[in-house]
Amino acid sequence: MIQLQGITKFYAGSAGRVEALSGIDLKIDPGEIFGIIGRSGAGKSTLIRCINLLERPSEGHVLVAGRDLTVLDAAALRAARHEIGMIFQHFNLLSSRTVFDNVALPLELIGMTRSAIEERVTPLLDLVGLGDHRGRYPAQLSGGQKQRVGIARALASQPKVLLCDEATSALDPETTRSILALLRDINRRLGLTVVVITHEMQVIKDLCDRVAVLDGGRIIEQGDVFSVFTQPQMALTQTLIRDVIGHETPPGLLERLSQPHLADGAALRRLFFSGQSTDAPLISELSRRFSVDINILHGQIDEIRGRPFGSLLVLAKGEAAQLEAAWAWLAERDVRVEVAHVQ
Ligand SMILES: Nc1ncnc2c1ncn2[C@@H]1O[C@H](COP(=O)(O)OP(=O)(O)OP(=O)(O)O)[C@@H](O)[C@H]1O
Repeated sequence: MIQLQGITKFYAGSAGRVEALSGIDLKIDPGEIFGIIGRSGAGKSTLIRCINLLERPSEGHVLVAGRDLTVLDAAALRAARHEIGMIFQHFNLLSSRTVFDNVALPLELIGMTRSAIEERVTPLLDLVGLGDHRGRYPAQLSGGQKQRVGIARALASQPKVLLCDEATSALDPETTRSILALLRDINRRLGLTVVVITHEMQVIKDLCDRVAVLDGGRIIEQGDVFSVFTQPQMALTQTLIRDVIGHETPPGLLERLSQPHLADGAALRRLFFSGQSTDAPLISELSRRFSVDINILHGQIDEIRGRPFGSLLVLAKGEAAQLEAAWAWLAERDVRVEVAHVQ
């Protein structure tokens, strides 16, 4: 549905030229929810704005539904943009217009009749749960309700693609969850391709099918969300994931572990479970089989779209050969074993 080919973007900065994006190649399939994550300044906003040419790439091509947007003239580009809806962090609603009239605006601009607009907008307001709020003004709405108006407005021109620019960053966690659930629902019902940029791995985990990690204007890692969460390759990805799934060792525990007597003669390991391995009583079996004592210090089991995964930090005591055999036995059962270090 979307193909980015060799996208590079330069800005003229006060200290010279800034290369915000460097040779981005990306393919996003029809109907999927694709997340792009990165730290501040990674180039996320620039990248998503290049998809509908709100920013024109300095080099490269943007294909949406098979059409190269970079070669279109102004009128053809305006028409092509009707196939690409967008929602924003700060909603971008017109304060002088009601909920209904905000959603109707893009349709008024293309000259649709009032009755056709009424027919299009009413079910959209129902879809986003604002059927009863059509006459209200933005100032009378909560943040979550404003974003629902933004979503309905983005869907008004019946796009094939929905771009979400930090759409939940201004919302509290509960409202974020409800907006993410709405986006998933819309994706399923309408078969819409959704592209999300965010700095929050939680949003990727709760919403996306696939993810790309952007750093310094380049994609450093991409894959389906479950694989990236369970087998992150790059240090930045590992850091971003740690923030979400609690692999970070609590400070109090770190301090206790740094006292020599506790970890003395014991092996500190982090065990990563995914899929089948989370349902099996592996730790108790390992303890019996290899005469190893396992002290579980910290851990968490979570799930992505119903598929469980997680990690445990354990302190294991036993004979060296038995311990080695125990780690190998776990690895055969799809448990990744890493030596854990206490700083
Ligand atoms: N209009 C501009 N003029 C000059 N430099 C810009 C402009 N817009 C962005 N940049 C620079 O390009 C780089 C990427 O910026 P961008 O806003 O795309 O990153 P981001 O990942 O979205 O960051 P954030 O999460 O903080 O919004 C940064 O170094 C930024 O300073």
